[in-house]
Amino acid sequence: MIRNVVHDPTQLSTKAQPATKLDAPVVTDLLDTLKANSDNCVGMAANMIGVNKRIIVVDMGILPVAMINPTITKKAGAFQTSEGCLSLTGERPTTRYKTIDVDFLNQNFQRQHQTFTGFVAQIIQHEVDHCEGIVI
Ligand SMILES: CSCC[C@H](NC=O)C(=O)O
Repeated sequence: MIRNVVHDPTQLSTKAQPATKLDAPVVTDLLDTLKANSDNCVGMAANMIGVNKRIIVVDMGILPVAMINPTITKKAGAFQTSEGCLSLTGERPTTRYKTIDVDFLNQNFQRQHQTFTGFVAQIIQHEVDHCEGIVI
């Protein structure tokens, strides 16, 4: 189900709680909402649809991928950039890392550990920040 996008700074600055299998419907809603906004959005976190759980979805080129309880365990290659966000207007400067290692559960709640680079890594960092209540 496509959900409304949250713009309220207080809601967006709340740290998300770990997700469980009971949150599977949220994963589907987040994927649906990202697809509905794919013209101007490449990733979303559950708090952007009003759900305070650690779930993100990331456009990886072909299909959006869901990551549940993502944690960045390693980062390398800091660079300065600026980003926008569906929940905000305009762009803001931020520091990102070129390569990251991420622990997460996939949509079937199977544990994964993967390395990401480039723009996909940048999107994951933006969305994991949302899970921490950090908005660019
Ligand atoms: C380059 S990272 C930008 C991610 C952003 N998504 C919002 O959470 C978006 O504009 O899709």
